[in-house]
Amino acid sequence: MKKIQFYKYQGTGNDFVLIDNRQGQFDGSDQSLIESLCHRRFGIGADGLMLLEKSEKSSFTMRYYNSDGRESTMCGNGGRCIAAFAVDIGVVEAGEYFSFDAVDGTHEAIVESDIVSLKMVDVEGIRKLDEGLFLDTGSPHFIKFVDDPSQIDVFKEGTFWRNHELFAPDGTNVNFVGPVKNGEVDMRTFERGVEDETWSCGTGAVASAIGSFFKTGKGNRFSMHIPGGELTVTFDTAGEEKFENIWLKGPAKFVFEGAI
Ligand SMILES: N[C@@H](CCC[C@H](N)C(=O)O)C(=O)O
Repeated sequence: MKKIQFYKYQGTGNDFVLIDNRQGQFDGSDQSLIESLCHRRFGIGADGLMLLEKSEKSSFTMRYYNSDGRESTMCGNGGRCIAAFAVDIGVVEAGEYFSFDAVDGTHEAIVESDIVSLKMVDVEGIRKLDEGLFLDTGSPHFIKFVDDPSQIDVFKEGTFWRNHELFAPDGTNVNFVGPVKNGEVDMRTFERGVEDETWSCGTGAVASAIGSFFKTGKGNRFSMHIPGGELTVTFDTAGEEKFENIWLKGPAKFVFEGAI
């Protein structure tokens, strides 16, 4: 059987298998193959897998799969990692803005050493719920404000909200978000499709930063403290519940490569 050349990257501890699929040799519909590549005991181990493919109008296309093997909605950290990968394999240049296509639209990005900034889609339509906020930042996110995220049983409570009828039929990612202190926020995320806590979630960090603004009525730059490090989210407000020019910034790094 022909081997698959892969590259492993991580963005603040959200880790991914990357495959250069510009020749179309990898079958993205093979759910059990993707699940086994992401498996932490039997495979390479990752929260998700991405294919870098050709695009007609941008530098490349990003296709994202969760570790359950299913193609899903936007992954912010994945977008930052695939941008770093695109530089490393010579598809785009470091230090210059470029664009790529993803499931939620076209994204701008820039790679400066191992720091990657990614422009996210505009956000509007925040659902106010008794227990928190629900918004879509490219992927669906429920924000539950808590006093101290470090005290939360993220697996247990995350599983409960991820499968709650409020978010049926697609389910949601779940973020436990602490109070804002000088623009800094602690957060932890349970991810749909990984079905566990991950060390970081980019679309979740964006949702939590916007949620923090929504709750406090101030700030447009937030340092999000997550188990895997720190992400910075900046945005402009455009009307009461509309957010534009949203940027997600933080480290994204190559880990290892191989063939399997
Ligand atoms: N880790 C991601 C989010 C990936 C998508 C999510 N699991 C879903 O299926 O909704 C991020 O960094 O945004």
